[in-house]
Amino acid sequence: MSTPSFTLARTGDKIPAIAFGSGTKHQKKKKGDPVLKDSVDESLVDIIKFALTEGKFTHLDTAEVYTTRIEVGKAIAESGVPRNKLWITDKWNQGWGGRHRSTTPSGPYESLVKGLELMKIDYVDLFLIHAPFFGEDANEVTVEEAWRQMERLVDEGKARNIGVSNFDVPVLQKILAFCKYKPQVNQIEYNPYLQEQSPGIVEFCKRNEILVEAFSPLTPIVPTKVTEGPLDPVLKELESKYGVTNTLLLLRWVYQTGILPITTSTNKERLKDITKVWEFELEPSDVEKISAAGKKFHYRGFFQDYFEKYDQAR
Ligand SMILES: NC(=O)C1=CN([C@@H]2O[C@H](COP(=O)(O)OP(=O)(O)OC[C@H]3O[C@@H](n4cnc5c(N)ncnc54)[C@H](OP(=O)(O)O)[C@@H]3O)[C@@H](O)[C@H]2O)C=CC1
Ligand SMILES: O=C1Nc2ccccc2C1=O
Repeated sequence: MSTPSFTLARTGDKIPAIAFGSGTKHQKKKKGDPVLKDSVDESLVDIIKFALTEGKFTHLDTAEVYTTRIEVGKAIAESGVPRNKLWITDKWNQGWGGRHRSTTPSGPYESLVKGLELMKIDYVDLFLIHAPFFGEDANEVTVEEAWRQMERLVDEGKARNIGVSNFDVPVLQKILAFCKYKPQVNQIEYNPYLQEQSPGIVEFCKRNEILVEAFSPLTPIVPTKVTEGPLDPVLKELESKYGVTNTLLLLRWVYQTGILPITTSTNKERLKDITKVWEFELEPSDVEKISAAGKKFHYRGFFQDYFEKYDQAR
């Protein structure tokens, strides 16, 4: 079965309903390795090609900060898959806090121009602002200036769609008040153990026709994150009922809640298993069972400092 899609409101573009991420584990490996960090990681090129061919992914997620744009570009070229059959998402790294400064402090325009060169492509399907951090600490552009640059990328055909990532309601409202083109997507951390990255965000995005994408959809089964939780017995029961892995149950749950999962792996068996995600459907009562069990536990893996204000109010 071919991959289903979500339709983006402004352009009507169809975005493939699951993505392969080139951040997290791949990014960590590359940055942590003195040789790989400034070169091409051929093992990453190989796994992305596998994801595109055997894994049947048609949607890749990258970002300036991952330093994996070069591998994404090489894998696309070597995969033999025509560019117009693929969806490529990239992000501007505007830096976060004092810890991590942007490599393109002038803003998203310069970032994507460099990204297109590295990926050896003419346009991306979607370009995102990676996080809602603006001001002296992170970069030199305001949210207004950054969004104007995003809109210029659309006008010049370099980005077909634009959006944001890790944005909470107040920052989104700020953009909606002045924008020419609305954000089409908000990519956030989302799984049964974090159903609201920030208060009301999913509902707000749905109401404003902003597609929500979920990074870290598999958190409940990644032992380095959660060793034991209230979802475990529910997943066990549903694994037997549907005859699928817990990975598939979680990806399917994300999709059936109207959200686009972004997952990744270095494991080819896991990638092949993921192709089966479109071959079954959870009954609505089982979607609810996963949601209800998930709400009994809270786990946040990213940007704890920024979201601390919300966690403290829980
Ligand atoms: N916008 C943003 O701020 C962010 C965006 N992202 C994007 O989302 C993508 C996916 O994020 P990520 O958190 O990795 O997503 P997932 O929740 O899909 O986790 C994937 C990771 O989980 C591991 N895993 C899966 N199942 C198991 C298991 N049963 N036992 C042990 N390990 C397991 C995989 O390891 P293995 O390799 O062994 O399969 C892989 O490293 C990123 O690559 C990036 O593109 C991510 C974070 C932040
Ligand atoms: O993939 C990612 N890994 C990260 C680690 C820290 C901050 C953002 C990210 C990503 O987007």
